[in-house]
Amino acid sequence: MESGRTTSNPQLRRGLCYSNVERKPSVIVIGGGMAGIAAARALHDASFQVVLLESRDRIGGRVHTDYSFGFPVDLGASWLHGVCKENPLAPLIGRLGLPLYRTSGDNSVLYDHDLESYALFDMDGNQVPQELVTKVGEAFESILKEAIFFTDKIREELSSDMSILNAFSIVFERRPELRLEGLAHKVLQWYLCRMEGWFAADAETISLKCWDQAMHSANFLQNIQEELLPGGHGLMVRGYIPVINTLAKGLDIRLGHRVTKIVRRYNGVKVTVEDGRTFVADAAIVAVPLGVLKVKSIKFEPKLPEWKEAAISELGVGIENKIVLHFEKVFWPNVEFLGVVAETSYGCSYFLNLHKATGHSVLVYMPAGQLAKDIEKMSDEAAANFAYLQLKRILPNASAPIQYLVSRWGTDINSLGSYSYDTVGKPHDLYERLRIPVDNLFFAGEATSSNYPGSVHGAFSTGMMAAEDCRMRVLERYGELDLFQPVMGEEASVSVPLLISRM
Ligand SMILES: Cc1cc2nc3c(=O)[nH]c(=O)nc-3n(C[C@H](O)[C@H](O)[C@H](O)COP(=O)(O)OP(=O)(O)OC[C@H]3O[C@@H](n4cnc5c(N)ncnc54)[C@H](O)[C@@H]3O)c2cc1C
Repeated sequence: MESGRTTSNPQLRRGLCYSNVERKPSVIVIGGGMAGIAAARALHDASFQVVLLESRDRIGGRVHTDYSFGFPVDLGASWLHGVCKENPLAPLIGRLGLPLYRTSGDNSVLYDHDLESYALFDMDGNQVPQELVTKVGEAFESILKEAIFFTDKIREELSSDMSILNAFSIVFERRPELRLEGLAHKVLQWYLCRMEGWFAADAETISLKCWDQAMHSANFLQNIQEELLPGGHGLMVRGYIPVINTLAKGLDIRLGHRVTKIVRRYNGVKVTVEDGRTFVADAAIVAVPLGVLKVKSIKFEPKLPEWKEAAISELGVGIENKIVLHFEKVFWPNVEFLGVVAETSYGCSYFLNLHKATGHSVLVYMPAGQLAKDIEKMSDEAAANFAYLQLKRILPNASAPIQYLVSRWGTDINSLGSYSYDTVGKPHDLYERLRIPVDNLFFAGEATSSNYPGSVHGAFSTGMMAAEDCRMRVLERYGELDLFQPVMGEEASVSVPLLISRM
């Protein structure tokens, strides 16, 4: 499918003629994250000629398992959200025998860890009494309930959406008794900080509307516009990358191929990469992150329709990072999460204790939103030191880390953000608009998933969906709809129980 350096249209036609003679439909997949790899796998298994172009020198995208400590550590995704057989990734994870460590049996997006697994401290290193942690957790739920209760009224009055932060202020004005003071206020800010981590964005930019039907749901604290699968949240103990590597086996993947231009004509596509080489095929699947589409570093010819461009610009993309600290030995309490409470959510922080799940003496500091942006301006060393200083506040005798890793999902030109979220005043159907194909261009990736945005299983589902849409469209032209074989093969559809533990 590589067509040489020429960019003229006859070349494009020649490439397509070739594949017609061979009667092998062809597709170019752009982006080798979960969505792109899933799409490429499905179409390869359906006898398509598939080339996957990936800008980085590795596959996986926002799934990035690092082995430099001598054991796997995920710098991107690490949880399977929805540890259940309905999760589209469950058959594969089960088949690979990959163990999961369940951090919460609750489906709530607020509590991907059970409350009793937290140890929170104030800035002076005093541990917050556990009863207060639980009490404020319940108060946080009540405030959200109130916010949701007022939503309809607020809408009547203001006829618009508002941010979570704005809704909180309104609730406090109307129900002053829900206001918290002193340490309880700081713990509340910590819960807000955790919520901001879930959306990778600050509370003043997160839409209240995405919670508004929650009152009518069985589990009211779930974000109802997304579909939260049952089974709680499970950490991938051996890292996420084995899932990607399994799907990628045998595919034609070209690393270091940054796509800069996509030309579409009625009978095919021509894709140009940074060094000028071009590739032609019947169709393309665009599976690059929303952040990359936003900066328009890929030129589309003809331009994408206005509704698609609007969806790209209006959907939010947030930042969450990981600063992984490896210590000689464990000196912290035996809990899953260590937290620092503060006056504002910006000042709060938390560490995931990987020792519980993996046995390695590792803490993962996870800043989100503005804090994550600010930390990305620092060098790796300064960022690691910043995280270490937070730890020293709560555990003054903390020893210095022996190794560290720092992610930069916000400024990395291959991602330009961590994952998508609903911003204030924008409709949830932006995800669907982002997914809808344009001629022979198909779109996949977490930000095209209406049901499971911002997740690995969401990215996987959209990859499969784009592959199926593409297959139907291309084969319509070839008149061979029966060419298709089941996407994952029989093996993967066999249900293997997930290996779940909690220590
Ligand atoms: C810190 C962090 C924590 C997370 N935690 C979780 C979690 O615990 N559980 C969960 O389910 N999800 C989590 N997520 C979200 C999850 O990682 C993503 O939703 C998912 O991996 C996105 O997959 P994707 O295929 O849509 O995009 P990506 O994985 O970003 O893949 C896109 C690919 O396109 C490539 N690319 C970019 N530009 C070009 C170009 N011009 N030409 C060619 N290739 C290009 C990129 O290099 C990349 O490989 C987390 C994300 C982050 C950042």
